[in-house]
Amino acid sequence: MSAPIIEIHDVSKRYDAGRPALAGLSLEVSAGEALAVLGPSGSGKSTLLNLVAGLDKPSEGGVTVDGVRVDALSEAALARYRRERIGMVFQFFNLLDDLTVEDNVLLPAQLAGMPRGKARARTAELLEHLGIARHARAFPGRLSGGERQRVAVARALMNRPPLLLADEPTGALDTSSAADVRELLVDLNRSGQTILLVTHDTALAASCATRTIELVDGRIARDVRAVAK
Ligand SMILES: Nc1ncnc2c1ncn2[C@@H]1O[C@H](COP(=O)(O)OP(=O)(O)OP(=O)(O)O)[C@@H](O)[C@H]1O
Repeated sequence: MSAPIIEIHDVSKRYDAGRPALAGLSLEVSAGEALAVLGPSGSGKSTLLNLVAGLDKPSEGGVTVDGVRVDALSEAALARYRRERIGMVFQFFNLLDDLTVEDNVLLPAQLAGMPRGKARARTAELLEHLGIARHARAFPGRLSGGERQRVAVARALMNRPPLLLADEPTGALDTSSAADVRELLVDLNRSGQTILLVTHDTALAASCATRTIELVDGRIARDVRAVAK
């Protein structure tokens, strides 16, 4: 088994005086895993994803990703962490509608200061690899949901993050687009990409995940590794 890329140690998260959103949760995720986080509404899935993404901090405990102690980073270091170590994909794609597909994908490289020629070459490579090269000059509004999610994945992978985080990536898609995105995530994981996926889509978890955890009341109630496919 590879070294852990995510190490969550005894993490609790309280937003208010009520029941904690996460309650003493510990989890290690190895490089190369595709981990699906399932669980009922309010069980803490998005909270867990947000802590790993450095979008929020735990009330107690530590979150380490790719050797970086995320919960201890300054704002400037967090911005860099999010640019370099993680890529994020969201339910509603979060693409900029007034930029072309290729300019959306280029954006993280520009923010990271990648030289222009290198960034253009990386964009072309990603668009080709993800099967959307023919849409490079199109605007996202002209694409199907599945194609838009492919663009969002390309953008997330621009800076070669060791970890891809996905929050309900099929949640806004029709059946055929959802199947398309499932296939894409399976291919990415097979080529070595570590993925952490929050979803209600059990078909996505079943087809894509090499491991599934189920959260109940902020704790891991089930942790199952898939039989190798
Ligand atoms: N910013 C916040 N302020 C206060 N409470 C919050 C906040 N975010 C989440 N919570 C609470 O924390 C608990 C866990 O929420 P979380 O969004 O992590 O659950 P979830 O499993 O992702 O739910 P869903 O499947 O509905 O998206 C819930 O009780 C929720 O109301």
